[in-house]
Formats: sequence, structure tokens, C-alpha cells
Amino acid sequence: NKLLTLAFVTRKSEVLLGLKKKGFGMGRWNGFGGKVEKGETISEAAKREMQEECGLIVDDFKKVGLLMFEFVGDPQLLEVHVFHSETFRGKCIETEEMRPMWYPLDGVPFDQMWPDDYLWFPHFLARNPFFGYITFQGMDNIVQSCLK
Ligand SMILES: Nc1[nH]c(=O)nc2c1ncn2[C@H]1C[C@H](O)[C@@H](COP(=O)(O)OP(=O)(O)OP(=O)(O)O)O1
Repeated sequence: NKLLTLAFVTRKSEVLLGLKKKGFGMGRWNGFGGKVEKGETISEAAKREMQEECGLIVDDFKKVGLLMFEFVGDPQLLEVHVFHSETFRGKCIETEEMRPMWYPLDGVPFDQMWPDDYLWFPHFLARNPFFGYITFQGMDNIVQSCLK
């Protein structure tokens, strides 16, 4: 499996999302994250990617979910570890990878996000740990999904 991180910070009733400016998922709003590199733990990767992509430093990420993505025709699964923190330091900045923006928790732009996000975001908001297995055909169509 390809190991990836996806991390969110929240403050009061807002969540920080980033518009992905290049690469996989370009043009979609999402949390911050990327590939886990050799020699680092998954939470170290979450912290590194957060800082690389929007400048914020998070010391105490909590694991909140696990998402498995299958793409029809591709034997490699994406294993995405989802993190959350309510505390962070540093200044939020736009980077080459992401344009960050705070959204109200009840007003995230699902129509401009990965189509699976509306399935698991309610669990994230309710602070329920979640596990999902989602099968995509291409980048836009979910052909099967299971969420617990
Ligand atoms: N279906 C999906 N729903 C979702 O909400 N996030 C997803 C997703 N599929 C992938 N992601 C996230 C996980 C990770 O944070 C990010 C993709 O990782 P990367 O940023 O590493 O991709 P890139 O191709 O830009 O990587 P580089 O080649 O290192 O630039 O998208």
C-alpha cells in the first residue's frame, strides 16, 4: 500500500483547508498531507507535510481515521491516515503546493473536494473514529464504499 497522511487543524468552529495547486488532487480543497517517507513514522510525516504545505507546526496530532482507496485497474491501494489537532503554532502561509483558507465547520465546500469527503467528514466533525474503504473509477466516481 502507498502510505499517505491527511491532517486537519481546527479552531473554534472553523477548519483549515488547502486548495491543492499541483499533483494528485489538484484543484480540490482538502486537509494537508502527503507520502510517508522512509525512516519517519506516520505522525512525523503528518507533522512534516503540514509544515511544508502551510507553515503551521503541530506537536500533538491525534489519529482520527483511516481511509483505504482503490482505483479500478490499479492494484496499489492508497492507505490514508487522517489526523486532527486543535492546537498549532506558526504562521499560516500559502505555499507552492497549497492555498490555505479557514472554512466554517458547517460550510466546507464538498462540491470542490474529493467526492468521498462528504461520507466521512460527518464522523470527523462528530469526533467519531472512522474507517473507510472507497473504490474509485477515475478521480470523480465512487463505485463502492464502506464506512464505519
Ligand atoms: N480520495 C481522497 N480523499 C481525500 O480526502 N484525500 C485524499 C484522497 N486521495 C488522496 N488524498 C490525499 C492524501 C494526501 O494528503 C494527498 C495526496 O498526497 P500528495 O500530496 O503526496 O500527492 P502528490 O502527488 O502531490 O505528491 P508529490 O508527488 O509528493 O508532490 O491527497
